Amino acid sequence: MGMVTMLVGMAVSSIFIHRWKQRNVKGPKTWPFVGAAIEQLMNYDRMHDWLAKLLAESKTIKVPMPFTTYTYIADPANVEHVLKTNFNNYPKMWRKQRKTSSFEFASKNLRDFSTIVFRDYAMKLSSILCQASVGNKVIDMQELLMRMTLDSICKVGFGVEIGTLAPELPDNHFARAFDTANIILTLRFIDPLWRIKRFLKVGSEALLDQSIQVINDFTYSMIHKRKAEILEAKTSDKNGKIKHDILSRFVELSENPDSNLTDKSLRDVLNFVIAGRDTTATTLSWFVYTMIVNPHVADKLYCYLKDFEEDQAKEEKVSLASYDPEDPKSFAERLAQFASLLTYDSLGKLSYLHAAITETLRLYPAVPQDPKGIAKDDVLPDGTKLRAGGMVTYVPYSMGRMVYNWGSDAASFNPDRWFNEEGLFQNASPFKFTAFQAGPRICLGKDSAYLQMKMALAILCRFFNFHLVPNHPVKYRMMTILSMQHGLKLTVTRRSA
Ligand code: HEM
Repeated sequence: MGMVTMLVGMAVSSIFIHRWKQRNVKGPKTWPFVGAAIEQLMNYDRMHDWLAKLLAESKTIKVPMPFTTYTYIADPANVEHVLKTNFNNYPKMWRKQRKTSSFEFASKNLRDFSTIVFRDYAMKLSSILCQASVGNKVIDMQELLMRMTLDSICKVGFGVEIGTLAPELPDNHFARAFDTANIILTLRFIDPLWRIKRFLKVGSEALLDQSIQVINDFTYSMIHKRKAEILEAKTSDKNGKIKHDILSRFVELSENPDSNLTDKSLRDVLNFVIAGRDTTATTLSWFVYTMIVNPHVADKLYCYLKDFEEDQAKEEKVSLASYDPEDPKSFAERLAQFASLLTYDSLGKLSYLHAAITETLRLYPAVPQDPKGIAKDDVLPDGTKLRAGGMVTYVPYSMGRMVYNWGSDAASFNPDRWFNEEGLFQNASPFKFTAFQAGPRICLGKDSAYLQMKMALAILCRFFNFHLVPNHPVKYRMMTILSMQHGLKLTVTRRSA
């Protein structure tokens, strides 16, 4: 009995001493053995806001967990150190470093082809919205945007129509596998048993394997199909129509033995391209949401789009047809006329729209936190020591909301903050505005993403008003991408001429 009492006494006092030592420590308070796991679990559903609150108090915080320590950083100087200055010390966690930059995402051919594809699918979406507006039907805008970006990326990436944005909105197992994989990868952060599950191939890790299999099967089948088509075009007399999709270009490159492009490396790059689908659709969803909660910005954007439309029509000597918003046919014709004015060059003139998208990404970055491994012990510019084997995470969601990064109005949605005194759009340092990462591994699809988002939003914000379904909860879901947990349930109305 005495022994037990003594052991309990020792345990209680060691917990007491542990907690006492923490009274001045920045970051979450921890417990012996489990670190901050309990607090992190309790805040799991609102993790990004929990981190933002901690990072507002201190620009760097340590979160000890049972088997490792996470260090979260929000100071641009530290972020620059990790993403650029000592880049090689911070490998990506769950995948090998790959060199994808050999591919020119910005080639003119691909850009022209993408512009047409993005316009076509934005118009398909508009026609679904137009239908919904007639019957005042409730739609899930996030789901429709996910379908639009999936269809577009399959066309641009593989040259195929998968048709998920068809009027009957068919189910797609490939898209579902992608969402499942994303959710499970995020769960690994709070699941200390994931390595064991992976080893035993059970539970969520078994499901992850299945989902990755579905994604890879789809990608490989596309690679083989395209290779066969190219071979057939070469062997038959008639030269096949040149395709401008990314896969065709890669297959062509892979024919050069020096390129070292195997089917597996083709698959890896294409998977990245598909990953760009979720980030783009998520950003578009938050954009529509910010327009609803900031109607003065939506109205200002509408006025810019009307001016743009008139200037552009004059320049191209097009006479704009008048339309009756109550008549869906004349409305659709007028919308198509507006869409035909949207080209790569003309979209470049829409700087307020560009700023509003950038502002959306500041507050709702599609990749809200991005962890890196630590290869060797290191010291950050602010003096924080990092231990090999731990993890360091830059946190775009927190960084975009910090007064020390953006000033006292950091929390307000204000596209005008992106213009300098001459009224020109001014980029922020990529180590402060980190939505696309920065340094050698900066997102390769940034320009393509802006092109698609501007194309879709110019049409949507010129022709529609969005109304949130009363009491619909808009909150993020905890996954690698900042998607909305309950979707974005809306009704739409058509804007007048
Ligand atoms: C709003 C849209 C997008 C956002 C916010 C975004 C953000 C990011 C981020 C944060 C990374 C770094 C991930 C990491 O390695 O830790 C990344 C990488 C990448 N993104 Fe994007 N992305 C977007 C759209 C796209 C699109 C549409 C494409 C393709 C067409 C794309 C292609 C890539 C590629 C290839 C990489 C890997 C670069 C490398 O590792 O060298 N992204 N993106």
